[in-house]
Amino acid sequence: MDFMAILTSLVGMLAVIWLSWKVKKSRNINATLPPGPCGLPLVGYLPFLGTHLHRKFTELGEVYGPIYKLWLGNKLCVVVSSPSLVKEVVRDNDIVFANRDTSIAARAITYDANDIGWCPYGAEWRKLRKIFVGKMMSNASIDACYTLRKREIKNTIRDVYRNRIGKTVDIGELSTATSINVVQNMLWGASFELGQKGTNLGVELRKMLAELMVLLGTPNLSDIFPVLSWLDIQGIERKTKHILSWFEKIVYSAIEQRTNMVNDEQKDFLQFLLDLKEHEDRESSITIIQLKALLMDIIVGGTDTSTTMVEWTMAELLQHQEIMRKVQQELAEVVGMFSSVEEFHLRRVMLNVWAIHRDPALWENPLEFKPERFLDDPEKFDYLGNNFKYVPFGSGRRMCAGIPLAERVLMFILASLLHSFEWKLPDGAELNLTEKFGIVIKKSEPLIAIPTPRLSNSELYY
Ligand code: HEM
Repeated sequence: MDFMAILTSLVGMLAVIWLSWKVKKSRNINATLPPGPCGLPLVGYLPFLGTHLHRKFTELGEVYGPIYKLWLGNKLCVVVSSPSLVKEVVRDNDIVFANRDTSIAARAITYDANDIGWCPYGAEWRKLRKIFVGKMMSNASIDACYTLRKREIKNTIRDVYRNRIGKTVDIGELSTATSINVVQNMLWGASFELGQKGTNLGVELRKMLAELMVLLGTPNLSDIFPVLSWLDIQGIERKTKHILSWFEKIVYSAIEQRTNMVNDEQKDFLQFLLDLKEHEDRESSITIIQLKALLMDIIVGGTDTSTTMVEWTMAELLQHQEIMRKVQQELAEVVGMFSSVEEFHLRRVMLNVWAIHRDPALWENPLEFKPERFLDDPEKFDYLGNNFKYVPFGSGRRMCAGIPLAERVLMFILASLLHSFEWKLPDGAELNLTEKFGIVIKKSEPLIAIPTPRLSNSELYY
């Protein structure tokens, strides 16, 4: 027993010494680095991060300035939080910074970075992005599926009208369900029987996506200490792969049904990608892995982002009834009723957009919900990555590839909810506008509100 205890302690000590040596070696960088907090040996600043990374990074920016470094284990992170530095990163040195630090979870869900979001910058990424932005996200292609979006949003409005008037509604859930249906329709059409018989694919997909977003946003020890990655201590890799295998079944089922179709006149994204798979020209042909990874990008990139924005906007509008009324009034009128360092640091650079968007030196009363600030100065409302004070979709080579779809789905859901119903909080309920950290910064509590019809003609709800 004693011998076993001594042996275990010895092995443990040797492991710690070896790990410390590895970390020390990897931190030997002959480059001028910006200032930053010291942290502890081995783990660096990791124990002090807390759960709200975006807030911690902003606090550190106030102490160390708009560019600082910190060590997370043996990973060097450089955080920048001023528009001019964002411009240096994403515009002036865009090629140097055009790679993302791909986490283990991101690798697992994207077939080892075979998608657009995590694919290393180079010919394959260029090809995928060209297909996606140039073809799938073209105005013509997005316009062509307008009826699908319209039908799904109509379904949501009808469901609220029929079943939820005067009752509580979880706004995040409502918009997620709507956007998942819209995306599914665009991907493979509504006519497909996917998933197990008797199960609601939308509900399952929503559950899987919610889990995936948590996994993608959770700091993973395996990423910070790659030598320990084989242990998968938090089980993040295992759980992500489980979600991927569920998703695989759905995609295979969709591809199978599509291949068996006599009439392949379908003009949805799946058919478009299947055609590219068969394409003889290498310049525009894609592999089955890339096809699946692209579908994953659309599902992951295209749902939680837009619906989180719907939920936050609705929460602010409920808090500021006068602005809610202005929006609804407008709807009534129009509708009718983001120093040189070494190259290997660079892709770790983090743009603290959260801090920039809240910097009082850049924005008047930044925390005040004042949407009209964007009306006075159209330059301020440029969200296409040209104004480095305001980069909600990022900027430069790797900026969001789905803006055209995001613009439409987000606006369509929000405007339909606001135009069709009056919204109020349940009696005695207090609005909680606090956030929780993740790959997308969501509300810490779901937004629950009660609708009452607003339109005079009940037929408009059907
Ligand atoms: C309100 C909605 C959305 C927001 C706020 C948003 C935001 C972002 C941001 C901040 C990035 C990283 C940009 C950078 O690193 O500079 C990004 C990348 C990306 N987004 Fe979005 N996004 C939204 C909707 C969508 C939609 C609807 C899709 C797809 C249908 C999509 C697909 C992508 C893809 C594929 C990338 C990776 C681009 C690349 O690495 O080349 N996003 N998005």
